Amino acid sequence: MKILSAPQIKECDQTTIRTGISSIQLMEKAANACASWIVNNMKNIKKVQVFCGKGNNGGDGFAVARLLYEKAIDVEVYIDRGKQDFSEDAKINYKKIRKNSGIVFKYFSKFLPDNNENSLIIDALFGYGLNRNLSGRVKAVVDQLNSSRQPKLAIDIPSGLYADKMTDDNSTVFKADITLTFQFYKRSFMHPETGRFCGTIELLDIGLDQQFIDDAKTDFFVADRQMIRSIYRPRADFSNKGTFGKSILVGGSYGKMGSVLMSTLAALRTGSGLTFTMAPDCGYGILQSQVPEAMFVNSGDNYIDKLEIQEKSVYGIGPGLGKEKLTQQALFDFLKSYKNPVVLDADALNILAESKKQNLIPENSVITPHPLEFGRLFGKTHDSFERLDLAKKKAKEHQIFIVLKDHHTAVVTPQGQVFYNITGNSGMAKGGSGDVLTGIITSLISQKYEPESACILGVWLHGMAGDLAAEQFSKEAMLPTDLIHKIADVFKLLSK
Ligand SMILES: NC(=O)C1=CN([C@@H]2O[C@H](COP(=O)(O)OP(=O)(O)OC[C@H]3O[C@@H](n4cnc5c(N)ncnc54)[C@H](OP(=O)(O)O)[C@@H]3O)[C@@H](O)[C@H]2O)[C@@H](O)CC1
Ligand SMILES: Nc1ncnc2c1ncn2[C@@H]1O[C@H](COP(=O)(O)OP(=O)(O)O)[C@@H](O)[C@H]1O
Ligand SMILES: [K+]
Repeated sequence: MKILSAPQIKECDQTTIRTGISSIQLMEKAANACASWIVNNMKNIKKVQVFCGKGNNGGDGFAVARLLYEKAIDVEVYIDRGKQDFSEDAKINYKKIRKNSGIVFKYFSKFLPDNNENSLIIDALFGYGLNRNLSGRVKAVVDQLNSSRQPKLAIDIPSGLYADKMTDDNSTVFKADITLTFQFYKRSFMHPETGRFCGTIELLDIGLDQQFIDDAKTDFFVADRQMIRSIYRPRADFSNKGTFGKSILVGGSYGKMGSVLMSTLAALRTGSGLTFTMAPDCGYGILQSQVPEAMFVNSGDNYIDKLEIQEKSVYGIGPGLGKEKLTQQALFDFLKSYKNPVVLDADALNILAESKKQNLIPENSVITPHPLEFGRLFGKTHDSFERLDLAKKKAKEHQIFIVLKDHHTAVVTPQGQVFYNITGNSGMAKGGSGDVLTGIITSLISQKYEPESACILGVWLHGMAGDLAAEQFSKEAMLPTDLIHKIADVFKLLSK
């Protein structure tokens, strides 16, 4: 699914209006979608306090307030004191709602929190039209709303958040529990500094012009089910183990055999035809007893000191590797003579960063850094938007795929496209989760998925396995090894 910028969404709204529906009808459709969602999904809500701005987001707010009032919910509407220079459609909806004697109207300064869980705060102050930080009376009221214990819902975008860029440090933003957003995810929903204001995001289809959406140019996408289904290839019946490639997971050192073990298991569970583990001898017994399906290649005593090249294989290198001098040399020697795409993670990336040998990464390879590893490799950045810009530049410069791991992991391609992932949860924030991802992506590439597809599908699979694991064990108790077991259920879901 495409992510459009605020100006593109505005253009899309206008194109939709030119091709049939009037702007006030479109606003009514948007408001109807919000009101129905609230009535169907928040059955305990008896009262709403709706905060309306002067633009079309405020117009949505007036219309939602009216529609909820018609559904027998108590409604209070809050507006700013002073000149009421509403947008045209906001004015129409303001006038309509003013006719309703049962609806209480107040200025922001008169707001008193109910602190009652049956009373919902609705933020319809600003949407994609925000063009400066909140200040004055509106900032004061949003600060007050944020400290209330009532449930909070934002229409389209939490007010104070820009659709496509960072907010300034310490600026005020409405902190929503739920954001009902129209038609498109916004980039700011995907980044940690800004996305934390959105709560749960619900996408409401308001029927914007499909031709415009199809033609719109963007570098940013959300990997949704439809995209994943178009990438996934069911396993062929007429096949043998050779059909599904050879994965070689390289890593492990004394005390850190668990990581390469998990990568190996994940590669197997993702469908790799033949799976090898290259690890030091101290891991031999552990690996052979824990993963009998994998073959062991002895690559040192307590750490890796040589890296054998095997043809027609896909290497996933890094988990638990360590940074011994001889390990470093083994990695350099390998990368100097191996020119096929590899998957590099963890200490393999740290070694390249510390020795400034990023140029050794073969073209079309995949690297899977978390933000710290990315910083070590390519330099520090001020925030995650800057980090993503730098990742786009580096992916192009080195012709590699960068899987920038985070709550919403971003797959960045050498062409500068960005695919945000929306599966996964904080139960995965535990040492070992990344090792599982390395195994999954290596396995998919060995099964002849193009690196881009392997990254997008792999990150989605990994997050989905995490969501299923959280459902069964809780975010607190789930383990990275549970992710590996849940891969099975994710494939079952995909093949339905
Ligand atoms: N047909 C459609 O288009 C549809 C649109 N829809 C809805 O419209 C929303 C976009 O509406 P919008 O373009 O009117 O902008 P909106 O976010 O309401 O801001 C309004 C104005 O506020 C001002 N302002 C900005 N920042 C400020 C600040 N910090 N403090 C104070 N004032 C500030 C600024 O005006 P200025 O003061 O700069 O003149 C700005 O123009 C969209 O998110 C969705 O909810 C849906 O109904 C579907 C159909
Ligand atoms: N809060 C979170 N929400 C979603 N996914 C997360 C979260 N925290 C971690 N993850 C995922 O778990 C993995 C952690 O990888 P990494 O930081 O390399 O840890 P490891 O030490 O296991 O290698 C990444 O794929 C990341 O996207
Ligand atoms: K809003």
